[in-house]
Amino acid sequence: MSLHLNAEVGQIAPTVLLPGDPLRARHIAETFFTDPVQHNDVRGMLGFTGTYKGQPVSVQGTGMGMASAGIYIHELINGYGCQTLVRVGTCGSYHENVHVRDLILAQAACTDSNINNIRFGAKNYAPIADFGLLMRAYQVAQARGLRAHVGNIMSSDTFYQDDPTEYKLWASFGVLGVEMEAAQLYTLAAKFGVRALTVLTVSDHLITREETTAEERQLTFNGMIEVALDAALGTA
Ligand SMILES: O=P(O)(O)O[C@H]1O[C@H](CO)[C@@H](O)[C@H]1O
Ligand SMILES: O=c1cc[nH]c(=O)[nH]1
Repeated sequence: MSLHLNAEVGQIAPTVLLPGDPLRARHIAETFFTDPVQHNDVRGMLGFTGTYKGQPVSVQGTGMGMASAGIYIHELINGYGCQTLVRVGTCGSYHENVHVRDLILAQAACTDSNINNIRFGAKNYAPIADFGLLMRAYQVAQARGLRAHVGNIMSSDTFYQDDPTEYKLWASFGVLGVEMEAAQLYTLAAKFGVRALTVLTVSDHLITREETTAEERQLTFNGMIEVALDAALGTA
């Protein structure tokens, strides 16, 4: 047990998928896991453990934003010994050629968050993905014929920006899209010596304004989940 997770030690698998949405966690468990058991219900932040292609695996909702996700990531690593953490999330696209429903494999994550400023002061840390996980995820996506972009993303503390054109600066430096957790996942994974990757599905587009529904975000981004599971567990 830890402060925000009421699973017993040993009940959570070494490999964990991390969606922001706890209902996406339930969808993943019900759709992809064999014999899923709910391991957490504290604050409604659902978590489940089962097997996928015979391998033990868990999924744990993290909530939205780095302050929330950091709590679950910290407790999964330090309270339960989790070693491989793969975020499966949604994002907004910054580029014309990164379309709604495409995948982004986040090689690195910029951030506007103050959390790493608290850690590093005036110096900037570059949060990056585990290379082995990233390479495998790209290979799995290619084999499945999915459109997957590999590159830099923005992890923001805010969903609604005061300046709606701010994304253009980041886009001009090659940043592909925006979400709200990866920079913290990568930083904590590095701090505690575990592996991490973020796999995203583009749910909306900052240029075209195209967007998906809440139901679609929760229930239908299954390509991303299969890429994450096969990359994390080596089951492709
Ligand atoms: O779909 P999830 O995983 O929640 O990810 C994205 O969606 C939320 C905002 O709607 C933020 O958590 C952002 O990172
Ligand atoms: O954080 C997010 C997630 C999806 N779409 C966005 O624009 N931002």
